[in-house]
Amino acid sequence: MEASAASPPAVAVTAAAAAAEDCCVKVAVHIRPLIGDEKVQGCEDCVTVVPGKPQVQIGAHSFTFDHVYGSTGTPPSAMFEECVAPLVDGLFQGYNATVLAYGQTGSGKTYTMGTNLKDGYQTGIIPQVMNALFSRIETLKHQTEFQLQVSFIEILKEEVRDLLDPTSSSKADSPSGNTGKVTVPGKPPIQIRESSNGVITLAGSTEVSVSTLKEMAACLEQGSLSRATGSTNMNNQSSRSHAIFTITLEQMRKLNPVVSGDGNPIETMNEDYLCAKLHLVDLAGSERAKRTGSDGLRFKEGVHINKGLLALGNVISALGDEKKRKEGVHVPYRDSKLTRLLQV
Ligand SMILES: Nc1ncnc2c1ncn2[C@@H]1O[C@H](COP(=O)(O)OP(=O)(O)OP(=O)(O)O)[C@@H](O)[C@H]1O
Repeated sequence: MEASAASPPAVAVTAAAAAAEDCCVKVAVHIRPLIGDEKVQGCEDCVTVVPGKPQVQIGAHSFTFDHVYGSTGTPPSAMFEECVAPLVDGLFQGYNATVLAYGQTGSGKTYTMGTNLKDGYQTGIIPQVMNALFSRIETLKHQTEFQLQVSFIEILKEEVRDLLDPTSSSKADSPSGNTGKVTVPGKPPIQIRESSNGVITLAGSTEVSVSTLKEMAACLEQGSLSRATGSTNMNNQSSRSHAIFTITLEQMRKLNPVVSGDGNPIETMNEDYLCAKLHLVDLAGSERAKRTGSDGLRFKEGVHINKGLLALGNVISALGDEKKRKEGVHVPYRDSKLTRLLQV
């Protein structure tokens, strides 16, 4: 959703899960408070939360969501438990899921996802996912063997970049006017491949095996620092790319262990293997060139960003319409790198 320039913009967190829920796409809005510059400029809140309803009002228009957080809505601290924790549970049952932060530039997507190490870091969604994941693993580790892999990539102007590539370096300012990752010359570009069983893989991107919370947090930190940012009129540290932090959880569950007289397992009769992915996506801001004051390179970036977001919108519409899904309607995953990658 979009709000007017002088308003506290909103972030929609969309979760798409294959879990057997009533609906496979849910949308929550996170309203942020006015920040420094906006207060100085005398901006005023123009988003009102309708009491007792997951509904917001902007002027004469009303918008209804699955949840509304922030402002006079539900406290943002409830967002993780209500929207994301069930997806982490689903991961342990082998369900893939995606959490997307969508909104206009400066609306608080990076803050909400926790990919900004400066502020939202502890309360952001990704750090909370990591905490929940490892505390669950801790309770299950006696009966299940776990393997965790992390990848962190960004899509900038339809090009996939590896944010965890140990051979590339972060540079303060690139010729494109972005801060971000500088890839080693001659390195083949990352390619999206689909295996014969429909699994999407990224050829050439780094997958880091992690076994502790600290190791996973280090990946998030390293990738966040490498992300391409640039300044726009609406956010002086605007993320110019879609960033996708992917956690792959593999589990080998030991079933029916044969137990000896003293209670120790002596033989495993059967093993149950599960593998699932959770994509946590901080999308580039949807924007209008006029408002962001973008021209030249920034404008071209904006065109790519908006094209990717349009393709994503079309995929979500196709998936969110239960009737169409049952009729087997075509889901246009191939229209952009972003949707292709999130196909799972
Ligand atoms: N809930 C919040 N509470 C307080 N400050 C916030 C909140 N959400 C965002 N902010 C602040 O608002 C500013 C813009 O937020 P952020 O960079 O997360 O926006 P964004 O939507 O990711 O923007 P872009 O698309 O341009 O990257 C930052 O200074 C951030 O600290």
